[in-house]
Amino acid sequence: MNRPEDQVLVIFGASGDLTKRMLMPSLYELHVRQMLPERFVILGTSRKSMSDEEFRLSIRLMLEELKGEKGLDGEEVDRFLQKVFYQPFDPVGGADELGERVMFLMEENAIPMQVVYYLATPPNSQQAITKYIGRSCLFGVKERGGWHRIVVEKPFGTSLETAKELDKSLLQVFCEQEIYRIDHFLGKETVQNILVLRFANEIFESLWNRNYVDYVEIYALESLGIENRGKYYETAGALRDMVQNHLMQLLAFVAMESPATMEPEVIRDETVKVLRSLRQWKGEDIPRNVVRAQYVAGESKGQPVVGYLQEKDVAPNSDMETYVALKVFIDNWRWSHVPFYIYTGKRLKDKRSGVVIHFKSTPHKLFQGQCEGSSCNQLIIRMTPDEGVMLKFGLKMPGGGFTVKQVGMDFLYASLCNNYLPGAYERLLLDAMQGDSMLYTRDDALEASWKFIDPIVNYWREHPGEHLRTYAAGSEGPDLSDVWDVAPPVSKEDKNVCWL
Ligand SMILES: NC(=O)C1=CN([C@@H]2O[C@H](COP(=O)(O)OP(=O)(O)OC[C@H]3O[C@@H](n4cnc5c(N)ncnc54)[C@H](OP(=O)(O)O)[C@@H]3O)[C@@H](O)[C@H]2O)C=CC1
Ligand SMILES: O=C1O[C@H](COP(=O)(O)O)[C@@H](O)[C@H](O)[C@H]1O
Repeated sequence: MNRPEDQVLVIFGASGDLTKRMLMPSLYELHVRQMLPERFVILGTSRKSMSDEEFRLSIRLMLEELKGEKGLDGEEVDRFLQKVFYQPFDPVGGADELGERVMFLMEENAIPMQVVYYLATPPNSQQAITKYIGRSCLFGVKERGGWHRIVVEKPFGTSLETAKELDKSLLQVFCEQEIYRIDHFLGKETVQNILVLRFANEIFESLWNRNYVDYVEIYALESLGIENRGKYYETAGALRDMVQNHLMQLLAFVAMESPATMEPEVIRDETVKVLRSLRQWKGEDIPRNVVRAQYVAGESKGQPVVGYLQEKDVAPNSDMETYVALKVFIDNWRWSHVPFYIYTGKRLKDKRSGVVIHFKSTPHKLFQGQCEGSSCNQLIIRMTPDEGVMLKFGLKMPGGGFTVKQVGMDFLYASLCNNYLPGAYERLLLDAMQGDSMLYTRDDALEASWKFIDPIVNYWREHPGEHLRTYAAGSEGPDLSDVWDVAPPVSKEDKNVCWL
């Protein structure tokens, strides 16, 4: 793959958690793999006062913490840090020092006017920063034959209305093609592989429809709690933190029609069609098809942990959901009447995420014990842990008679011995630097997704605390047996089992 063109990457929110834990380590990996532009500058900025050297030291320490001092090549880190600079700056009321520094670094490093702005800052600062960029950083970039792009971190609003407001302010400075709304789930190798699994293999794609699929499960379960993000989580909850963005995009990859080409806009057109076909739940459909729950005190990894209401920055009577399960229908030709079940939650037993396609049972059951009353066939796309793909089918138990048991063929990414599996942010940063927006969310997808989410949030707001279930921290989640027949995914080891 070619390196991106020479450019400057300006990171707003450079003193924050995302920059330290995700962006800088990913940029370092890209540097080690020689995937960064030949001439390249990373300029970090936030309101915090820091020198270039202090910023570099904070990154060095973070890399050491993540990789262990021994896992790092000190000289390589030095070479990487030579590309890194820092400029303290307040977008509200600051003078032009940031814009001037960008210009200076470009000239000093003979980099043309090619800039990616990355907004790793809280949502309430995004409009001010965008305005500042429009006012001070653009320097007639187009007239000089250059380009600029902006990468925006989630959350993209808290409702359709606020998402549109954010878009409006971005569109005053950038055009849609220059706006990259990041969804790190799409940067995951397993998620991208859904497209290849489906569209490079006739054996799967020809069965991928209402005639053969009974139902689909999509899940992202976490053992972590809300950490120190109480303030943010109180405005989001599981539905807006995970479903509105990551799981909707994942659903779209699972359900979309085959694209005519792999052009970014063609793929994005197909994902939008899925989101527009979602049956929108309204009124009393909502409690029947969307379950919300909150964790109470329990155990995580053998240690006692508090319930959500006792977490820092959480209102003592909050009814914010930390778990949500949805039954969703895609009203189109391919998926008519096929339920898609979506599950996500915090403080569950394990961290597990993936997609399971449950195929229909055979029309006639010939054999004894045939997969214990359900279909023998599932295709499991595992994102975490043990990234891989497993196909399950029925097989005869050795010996007399014809008793059927379910077995599985498993592919593990770990078995690709010589292939490096890039982290999600590595892939997405590289794509933004190269101007490839395929794995970024377009405005119409965002709008379609909010149109599905908004009525649910509004219903909950109008019915405070109603139908809110609880589950113990460290458990499998709330009991859903009274809502639908399908059992939610539970933690069981599917890998390396003794099948028969
Ligand atoms: N951390 C994570 O794992 C993830 C984070 N995100 C998103 O990324 C964004 C940043 O998150 P995170 O790094 O965790 O947050 P932090 O609170 O750790 O960092 C926020 C950063 O933004 C800067 N900042 C805050 N307010 C302003 C302002 N008004 N103007 C300019 N800079 C400002 C802060 O520095 P200073 O106060 O000095 O200006 C700091 O550098 C959020 O939108 C979050 O939702 C998304 C996915 C995962
Ligand atoms: O965006 C978010 O994602 C993480 C889960 O991401 P993963 O890659 O670790 O599966 C989630 O913990 C967080 O609440 C959410 O904001």
